[in-house]
Amino acid sequence: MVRVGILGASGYGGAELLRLLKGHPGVELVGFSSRKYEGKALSAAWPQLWDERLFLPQEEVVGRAEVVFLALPNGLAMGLVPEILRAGKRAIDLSGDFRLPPEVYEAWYGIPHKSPGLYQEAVYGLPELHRAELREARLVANPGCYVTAATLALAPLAAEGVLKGAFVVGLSGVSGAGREGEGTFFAEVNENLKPYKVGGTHRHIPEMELNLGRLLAQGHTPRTHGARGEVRLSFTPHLVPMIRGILVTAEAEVEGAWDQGKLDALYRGFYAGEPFVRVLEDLPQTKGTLGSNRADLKPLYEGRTGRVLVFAALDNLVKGMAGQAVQNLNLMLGFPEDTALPKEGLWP
Ligand SMILES: NC(=O)C1=CN([C@@H]2O[C@H](COP(=O)(O)OP(=O)(O)OC[C@H]3O[C@@H](n4cnc5c(N)ncnc54)[C@H](OP(=O)(O)O)[C@@H]3O)[C@@H](O)[C@H]2O)C=CC1
Ligand SMILES: CC(=O)N[C@@H](CCC(=O)OP(=O)(O)O)C(=O)O
Repeated sequence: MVRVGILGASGYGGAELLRLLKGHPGVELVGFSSRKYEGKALSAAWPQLWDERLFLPQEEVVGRAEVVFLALPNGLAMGLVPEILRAGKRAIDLSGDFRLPPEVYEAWYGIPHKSPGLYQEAVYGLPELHRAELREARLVANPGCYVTAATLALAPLAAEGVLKGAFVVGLSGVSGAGREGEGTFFAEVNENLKPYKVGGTHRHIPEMELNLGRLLAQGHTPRTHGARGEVRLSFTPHLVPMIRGILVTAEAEVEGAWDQGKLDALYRGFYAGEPFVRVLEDLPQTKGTLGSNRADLKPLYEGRTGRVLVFAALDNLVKGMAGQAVQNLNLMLGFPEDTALPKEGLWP
């Protein structure tokens, strides 16, 4: 059994990690932290759990664990990971701290980086692209929900070398903003739809461009720190009145002559054998992925404009976050990749 700890276990990511890891046959959960709930039972923070074990201080969780999940706001993991790694442990960070080159991170997140040297150590945690590297990783930079959806949607076109650019529209449920999410009061979100962080300002843009740029330069299985090409994306996120789920529609500008058959063959070939990516005949919908670790995709050739549309749906807290982190843990520890991860979800 591998001893696993969770920092930030009173947040939405923490809750989803608890749900998944409690069912993992190779994992012993040895500690969970929260400032607010320290010394209180898990069930005090989480009414859905029947578990009276106590939240512990961060240091104690780290001390007990061999692998530490960090489900904390941006800017905290960078101060904790150096000590975790020095102690010979492995870390999976759910925040943005190690996903981007430090100078790019500082420019887009507005947070000075405390451990810039560790970026070179971090492996980007998208298993569909970085599986081999993840098996050896000590530090994983786990991608978030929008970026996972957009990258999976456009990766086959980028790896084929035909992606010139894309307009990406994202729709997210409110749990994407975390348990204390700003602007997610029921009275202001219900029966309402709103765009936010528009006009090229959302911090996920450089991460999407980096991922697709790596694929352009390196093809199907890029190295995190290998060569990258240039792709320009427009990204427009919206908040929608639902709890979970992300739907991304990417309108791609592509080189060459395409038709539906060629597009289907590209996507089916690229994702052949992937345990958690399904290329559909029909259009994906968020509810079809609810609670599962799946991303559902549909590429569509639009003959009138010569554009390629790709629709992607996933559960932001599972494939867009905690499920992906468990998938990475499985790779790092040599467990079957789908251990403790649901391929199917909840309906209705
Ligand atoms: N929600 C989503 O869909 C996704 C989120 N992410 C990323 O994952 C990370 C966690 O997100 P999420 O679970 O939604 O966030 P939440 O706000 O729901 O949870 C944050 C957790 O961090 C703890 N925390 C907050 N501030 C501090 C602090 N200063 N020191 C120590 N602990 C602190 C909180 O507990 P307490 O206050 O009790 O200490 C809580 O346990 C974030 O970096 C987020 O960007 C990534 C993908 C998707
Ligand atoms: C609805 C909402 O606010 N969503 C968040 C996305 C959360 C996420 O993907 O987290 P990471 O930033 O860790 O990737 C946002 O737009 O910033």
